[in-house]
Amino acid sequence: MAVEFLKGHGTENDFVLLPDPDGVLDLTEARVRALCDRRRGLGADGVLRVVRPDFGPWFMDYRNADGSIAEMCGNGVRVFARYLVDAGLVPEGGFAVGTRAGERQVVTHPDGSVTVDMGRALVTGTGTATVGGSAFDGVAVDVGNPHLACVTGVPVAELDLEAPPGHDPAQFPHGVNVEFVNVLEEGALRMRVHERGVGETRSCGTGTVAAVASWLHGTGQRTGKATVDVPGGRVSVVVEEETATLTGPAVLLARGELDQVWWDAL
Ligand SMILES: N[C@@H](CCC[C@H](N)C(=O)O)C(=O)O
Repeated sequence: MAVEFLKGHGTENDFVLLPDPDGVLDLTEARVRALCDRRRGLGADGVLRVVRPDFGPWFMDYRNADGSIAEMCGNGVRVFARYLVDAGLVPEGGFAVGTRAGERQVVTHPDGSVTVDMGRALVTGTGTATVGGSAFDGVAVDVGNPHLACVTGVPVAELDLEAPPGHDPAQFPHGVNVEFVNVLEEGALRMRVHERGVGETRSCGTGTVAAVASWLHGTGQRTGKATVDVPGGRVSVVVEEETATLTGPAVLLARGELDQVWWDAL
């Protein structure tokens, strides 16, 4: 059976979508790595498998480019929602998407943007990230997946994020996404990120929520909102006591069929 794919991105955090309503695709780590490879595959930061469970909403089976599984993807869930609407699987407006971090309510907007209720951004402590021998104080934030968000006076553009930033593996036994954040002005942040299982990406939705939560924590505030500029664009985040919302673009740009011989050989 032909394997259909789509390509999409949210603020240039890019994904291969694999519609698999009946959950029959054998999506191995090797296949995810090959799909995401930017030379021998389609190229992407991750894969979103689109599954319809027997009960509950459409489920986003998210995989990182290295084949690992993650709980949640804030940019991915917007692109996933855009796909469901464009494919006529749900009506435009508000609906739930299942993720490994739990159900997430999304609202698709006529201008193509999507708002996601990301759940609570839970500050779990503080930590330190290292880049090139320099230490950066950070705030550990659970957004369904783990983050260490470091607000710093060092311009983020100057950081070399080619190698994974160092972190305390005892604090993050399953790895961590690390954000570096500049405060441009009240309510306006700039961020770069090194994602667990991927490397530096042009954006990370859960990371932007962690960045705003970290900034608020550092200023003694529990709630607030900010725009977050990332290399791939801009998103808006609102942090409330019990939940946080993320709004940003979601783009689908291509669709096709995988070559069966290539797929079968993986
Ligand atoms: N890019 C995503 C986060 C994807 C998962 C992350 N790499 C992890 O392993 O937790 C986002 O937009 O949130």
